Amino acid sequence: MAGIWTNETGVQANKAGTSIWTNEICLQANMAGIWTNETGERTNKVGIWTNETGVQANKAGIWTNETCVQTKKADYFSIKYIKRLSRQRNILQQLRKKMLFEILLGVVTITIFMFYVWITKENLKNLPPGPKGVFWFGLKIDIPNMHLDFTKWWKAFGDVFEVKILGRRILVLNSPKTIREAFESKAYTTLMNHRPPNFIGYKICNQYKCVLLRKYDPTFIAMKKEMVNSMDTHGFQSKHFRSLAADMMNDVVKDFIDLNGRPIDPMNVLRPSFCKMIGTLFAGNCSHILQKHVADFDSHGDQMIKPQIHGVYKKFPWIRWIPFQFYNRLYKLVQKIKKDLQKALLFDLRNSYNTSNIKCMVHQLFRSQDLQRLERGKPWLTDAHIHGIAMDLINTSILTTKAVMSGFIFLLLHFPEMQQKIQEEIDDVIGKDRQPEVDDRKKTPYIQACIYECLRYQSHLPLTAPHYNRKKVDIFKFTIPPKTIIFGNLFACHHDEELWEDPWTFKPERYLTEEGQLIDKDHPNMINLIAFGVGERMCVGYEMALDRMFLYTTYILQKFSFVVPNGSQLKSHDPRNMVSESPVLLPPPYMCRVVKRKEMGKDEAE
Ligand code: HEM
Repeated sequence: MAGIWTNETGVQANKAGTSIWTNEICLQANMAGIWTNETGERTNKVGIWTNETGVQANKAGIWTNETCVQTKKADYFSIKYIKRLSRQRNILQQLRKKMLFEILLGVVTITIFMFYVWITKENLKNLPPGPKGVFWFGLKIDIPNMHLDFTKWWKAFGDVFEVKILGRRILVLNSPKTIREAFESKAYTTLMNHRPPNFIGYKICNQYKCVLLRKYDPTFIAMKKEMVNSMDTHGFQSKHFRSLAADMMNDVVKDFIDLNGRPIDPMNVLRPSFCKMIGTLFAGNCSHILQKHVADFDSHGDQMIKPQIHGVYKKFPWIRWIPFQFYNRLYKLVQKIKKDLQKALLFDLRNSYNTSNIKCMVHQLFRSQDLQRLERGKPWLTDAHIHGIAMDLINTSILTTKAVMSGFIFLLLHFPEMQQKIQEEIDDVIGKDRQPEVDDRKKTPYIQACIYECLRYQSHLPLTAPHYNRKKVDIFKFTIPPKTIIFGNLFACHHDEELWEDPWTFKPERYLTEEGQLIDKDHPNMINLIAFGVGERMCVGYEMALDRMFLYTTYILQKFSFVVPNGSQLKSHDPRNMVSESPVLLPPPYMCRVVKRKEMGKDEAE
């Protein structure tokens, strides 16, 4: 039957010699060399195959799908398959387009970045050495203790190094020589003494109407001059202020008598006194309400100024408006206390201002305003500037005095022999009954030496406030790109083995001559002690801080001794173990007893 074929259902397909035959339901097809079974699942013949579902067949010329719609060409496909393929092809095309877009975007970004690198390349050449972190981002460090990391890197990279922290370029100067060169020398005064833009200066101090946080410009210079003049005139140089200070010291003595030797944190007694003293400096006397506003501004302002909190306000200033969270509450609180202060210091004192009887800083500043009005019609020193000066002084004076006094008492507890020598000097120079005065400072070299050594050893402000260069600066054979934050690492300066003999030992004698006198101010130990900073940004309160430390120490130690409570143990006094309450370092928390000196022998016998 060559050439004639039928399937089982008798639907015939025949053709002689031509190639393909199928029945209607397509079950079979026969032809020489081409076969399917009844269910249309297979064909067998050399070179011609379909799979069970009939979707595929591979061999030149023969293709079938499940419904056995036949194709007869290598590139013929079943309809479903073609549809599926075309769907896939669409997806593929879309993917291809997307990929193309992404590649283009990548190329554009890289080009822009390369362009940026190219135009800033000038500034990035010749940078100081320093630790490298992740590209652009730099390193992440423990911000409150950054002085410890800086001191570690100083050993590895030298006196001048730079580091990127959270994307900010930071230059760290680690020796008195480099700090003096950058902050004090004429060549760099106008370049390296700015402050970086900051949230508190802008939002709290009425757009930088302050000294501490303002850039270095003519208004800064004029404001700082007004601040220093009015502080000098109405601080410890004024008889009025000295007699009020003596009253405050006597109040402290009374408080210690009332405590009757019970264990306390001495700051519970001293801090209110620090607040009262600064309120008195501003207003000539300090009402309870002013003392409260000063204390509130100090504690909440101190929170806001912590680099880790201030950093958040600076990066995300809008965070202050998101309700029911810390940054919103703190911002609102500080703004409220700022208004309270404004009322107490500016509005109320304006009413008592009398040009013929000026007895406080704020009245003196009002008078400067009047003089400027006479000279030029409109004073540059507005009430907002006076408000800013007051906020500066609260923030800078109380926190630092708290750190140095609590650090000093901590050392007195550790070194009872030093305490005893101080008491002997008080007895010799001042006596047991006369009230100490700031003029006694010059006559008590051992007490001075102890205070200086405390400032060096504990380095309560381990870093200067941040400085900033607005323009590119060439210094120390390096190029410092603009907008770099610059810190003086005072902690490193004060513990450098090349500058100090046994820097990790507390040794007041290093400031004394063999005859027991204070060394000259051009002695290397005095030159290398830079606890108050140097140059145009130097602390305005350093004389007042030293006077205050002297008065609190002598008033208290004339009558009392500090004793470690029975059963309690003091933590190590190693400066590397100080607790960071940034920006200051405090001793680890401790309690002490303040015992009357005449009862000391009795007390020890107990
Ligand atoms: C022992 C206590 C104190 C220490 C160790 C100390 C230290 C410092 C340091 C290191 C600076 C930064 C210098 C710089 O950025 O280069 C500074 C700035 C400042 N200090 Fe003090 N300070 C103390 C007490 C005081 C007191 C009692 C006052 C005010 C009554 C005060 C007012 C200021 C002000 C206003 C500035 C900013 C100066 C500026 O930006 O130009 N400080 N202080």
